[in-house]
Amino acid sequence: MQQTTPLQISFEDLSYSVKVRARPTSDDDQDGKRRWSPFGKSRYEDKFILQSLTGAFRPGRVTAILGPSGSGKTTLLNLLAGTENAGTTTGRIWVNGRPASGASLRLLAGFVHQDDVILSTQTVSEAITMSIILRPPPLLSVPQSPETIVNHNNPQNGGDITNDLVLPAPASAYRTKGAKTKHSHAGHANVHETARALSLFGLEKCQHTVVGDTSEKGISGGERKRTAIAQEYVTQAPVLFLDEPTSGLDAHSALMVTHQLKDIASTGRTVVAVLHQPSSEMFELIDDIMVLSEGRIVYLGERSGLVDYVATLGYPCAMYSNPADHVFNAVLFGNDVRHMGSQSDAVARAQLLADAWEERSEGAKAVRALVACPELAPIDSSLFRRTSPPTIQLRYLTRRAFLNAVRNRLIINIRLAQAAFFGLLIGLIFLNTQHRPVAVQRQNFAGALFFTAVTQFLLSILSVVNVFTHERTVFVREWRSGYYGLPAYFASKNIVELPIQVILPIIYACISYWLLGLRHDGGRFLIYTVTCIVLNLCGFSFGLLLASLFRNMATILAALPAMFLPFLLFGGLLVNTGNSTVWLRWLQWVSPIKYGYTAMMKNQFSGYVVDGVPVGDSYLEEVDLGPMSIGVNIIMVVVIGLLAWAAAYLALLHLTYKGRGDPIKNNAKKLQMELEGPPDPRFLNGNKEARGETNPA
Ligand SMILES: Nc1ncnc2c1ncn2[C@@H]1O[C@H](COP(=O)(O)OP(=O)(O)OP(=O)(O)O)[C@@H](O)[C@H]1O
Repeated sequence: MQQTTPLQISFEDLSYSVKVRARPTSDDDQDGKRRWSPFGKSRYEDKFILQSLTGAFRPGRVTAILGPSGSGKTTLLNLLAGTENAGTTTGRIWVNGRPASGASLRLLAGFVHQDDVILSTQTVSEAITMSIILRPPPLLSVPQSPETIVNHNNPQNGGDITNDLVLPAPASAYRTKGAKTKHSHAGHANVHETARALSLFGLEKCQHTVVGDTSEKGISGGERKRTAIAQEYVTQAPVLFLDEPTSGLDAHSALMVTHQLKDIASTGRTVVAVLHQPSSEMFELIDDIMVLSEGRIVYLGERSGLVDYVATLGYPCAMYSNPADHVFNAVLFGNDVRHMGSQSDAVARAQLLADAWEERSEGAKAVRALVACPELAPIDSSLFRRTSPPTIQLRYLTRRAFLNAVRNRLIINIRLAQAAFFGLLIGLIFLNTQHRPVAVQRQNFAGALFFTAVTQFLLSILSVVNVFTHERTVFVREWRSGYYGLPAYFASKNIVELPIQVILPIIYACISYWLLGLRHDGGRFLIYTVTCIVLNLCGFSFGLLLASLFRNMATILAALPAMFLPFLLFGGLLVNTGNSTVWLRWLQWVSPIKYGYTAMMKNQFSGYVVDGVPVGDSYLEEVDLGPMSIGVNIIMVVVIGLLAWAAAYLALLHLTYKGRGDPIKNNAKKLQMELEGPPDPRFLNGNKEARGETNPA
């Protein structure tokens, strides 16, 4: 890993609060419950999760954040990494003396979340390669001339493999004449980098195993965690935040991960990790420690100073005992591990310890001096997070979506079988309807065509929501981690899904049309097939919209009937729409089922003659399906589908922009310029004073 510019993250009086429902007061009923009133408003109060934190995380060091459950460790990390935005933040944050925020820090930092979200059908090796391709590390990302794209034998780097990384071809290289060679070299570099990360994180054994999820077992929890760390490691971000990177790992793996964090920090990077119960060996590898309790700092400083500090509070650490355990048991819980004490005891204890730290300790003074006199090295653009060009994102994501679909082959097979099954079912139920009496023909054709319109629309919705709901969380996490932009993701989903949405209705139409005995006419068969296709595509758009709007399948299934049943009721068969309740009649104009059904009915019945008697046109008048032609009805299905498709895109856009911490919303360019600018003048003076450069006069 390359050495990097040292970045010091400092914060002063950093507080974070959320609004929570107020606890009952004396105004409430005696039993503590508030009397319900239609005019009463819920009362909210501020809950402070972090209170007046002042501290700094130094470059080239591993800082561990320790503290009891609920002390605010994850919140602090999320706040600094720009992923916490539900509440109100006050205080100041700086990076190398430049004013910063969580949003701007996100441009510099990699973040390993507590819950690793990786696409379940990806293999470990693919997940790491994806990170290298889509978030190229500095050396890999600078656009180069084609000649310099590959330079394995560059004498300038002395053959050092770490300096010999191959640049992935910039977007233009994929299009130029020699694209194949450059692509293969770029691919070679990625393979090389992936192999290095796999070896470093002990993942070679499982590199070709899929990540898996709760429904399909893949790699183990520890391997998953190490894969998530490796994904961030390969980006070579100058700052790395990790939320419980060792939880769920065995002692050996946890120690291995801590060693790797130490190695990363040794390249000048700032590594901050929330750790739960570090072993003595892990503890020895940590450089700095922050202990939090009830959202306040109880200790922040060098690891070696922790034991001495708690001894000054009256808690000497016995020989051979683990200092981390000692701090938890003796200091934070007052030595009586069997008795947790009440919540107010814990709060009072935390207040005492935090006050002792802030008001009387030398350590807090040293921290304040560090905050006042920070590292001021310039922040240049090479340190910011990069993404690959949209063309490469699209190319990669399309390939991944295709592989994902292939690996979920069972789902595709079921969908294909379903199309054939329903085609066969409807065909056999209404077999050879054209030979039946006219009244039976009318009823059977109308029923079969209505069923066709409904199934084509509904099955498509269900298949999309099923697939996409699983991927939604992955998309949000990957988008936030800077892997790709929404346009590339949305386009790749459509490129892979659309052919399936065309093939399925063709299978259905080919089977059902001839079995049903609809009019023997190639043109009419084509119209029937096209109507099935557009209904499928329209269903696909509605499925995307539902999956983008709602977080999980349960919510979607609760919302689906509210949207679908009015479409069904006003689909043209169940209600004579021309004579329905006037103020509800508009529903027919937004029902894709109605347009699809009407197109198919007109296709079958206009000019339909049985035994020389024209029966079709009079029937169409009777059922009152409106004056629009077949073509206009098909276009209307397309228009509704396109509107739903655009709404799905906007819903995803809203999902990604949600929250104030998003760098894009806060204008990444502006944030970047602030960080690249000069340090806060107060630090310049502070540093001069510290160096004795000021004139006392
Ligand atoms: N949005 C929120 N609304 C209400 N309370 C919250 C919210 N976010 C966090 N909290 C509360 O803030 C406290 C700190 O949460 P946080 O997740 O930071 O703790 P933690 O130290 O990381 O705990 P653990 O070690 O168990 O993961 C908890 O009591 C939690 O319930």
